[in-house]
Amino acid sequence: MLKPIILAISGASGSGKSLFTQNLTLSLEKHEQLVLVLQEDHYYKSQDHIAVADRAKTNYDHPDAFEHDLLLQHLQALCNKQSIDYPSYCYKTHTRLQETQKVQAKPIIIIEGIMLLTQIQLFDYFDLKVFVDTPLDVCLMRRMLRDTQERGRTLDSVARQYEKTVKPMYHKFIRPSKNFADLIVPHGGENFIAVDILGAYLLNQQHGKKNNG
Ligand SMILES: Nc1ncnc2c1ncn2[C@@H]1O[C@H](COP(=O)(O)OP(=O)(O)O)[C@@H](O)[C@H]1O
Ligand SMILES: O=c1ccn([C@@H]2O[C@H](COP(=O)(O)O)[C@@H](O)[C@H]2O)c(=O)[nH]1
Repeated sequence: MLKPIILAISGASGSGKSLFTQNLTLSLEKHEQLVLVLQEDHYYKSQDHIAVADRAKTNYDHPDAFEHDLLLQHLQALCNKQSIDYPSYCYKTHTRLQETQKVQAKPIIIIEGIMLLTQIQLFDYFDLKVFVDTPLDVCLMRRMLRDTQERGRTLDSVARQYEKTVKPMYHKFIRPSKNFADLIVPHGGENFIAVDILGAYLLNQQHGKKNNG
């Protein structure tokens, strides 16, 4: 296999990165492309050493909450055709799970997460950097629904965390990182024009790689 094409998708929490990634992957798979999806969230640091009750105090919207060194090693390994032990994260207990998953590279790798475009040391591995740009009030509404339905959170805790860290850290780290994007996708997960355009670009890149050996 040739070196994979790596696409990084960033943007605010609730902007629709995961849904956009899902839709793009489905569209590529319809064209018989093999896609590996990685989530930056799986690289949140382990908090096993912190009491469960205290884990809610962590600032999960700061780059230091992630183990980006491990992510860098994993991207390196995947580009060198080595498998990785992909970590797994639990939002309810706010820590890494014991289990990891052996993962091999595929010709297209999509990685999505809030801090990816703040990590300049990763940029050498990103062939294309995308920022999903959705108004913050829409992100908050989506996050409220998702986190209470899927991530075991109460409305009150989502609202408090939003004021304390999510919103200020968005302005400090995530929004400025938009300047590093090659492409800005408005609205989020269901922007099918952006899905089609990016899908066509990736197919074209793949064909070019194959034809040039
Ligand atoms: N364009 C959209 N229209 C309606 N709901 C959306 C849209 N994009 C995302 N969502 C929903 O909003 C929530 C957050 O989206 P998600 O993709 O998980 O965001 P992110 O990965 O950026 O945090 C999910 O429940 C998702 O289904
Ligand atoms: O234990 C945790 C870990 C993360 N979060 C929040 O998750 C989002 C990032 O994930 P998205 O899928 O992009 O929404 C981040 O804003 C953290 O605040 C958490 O609440 N608890």
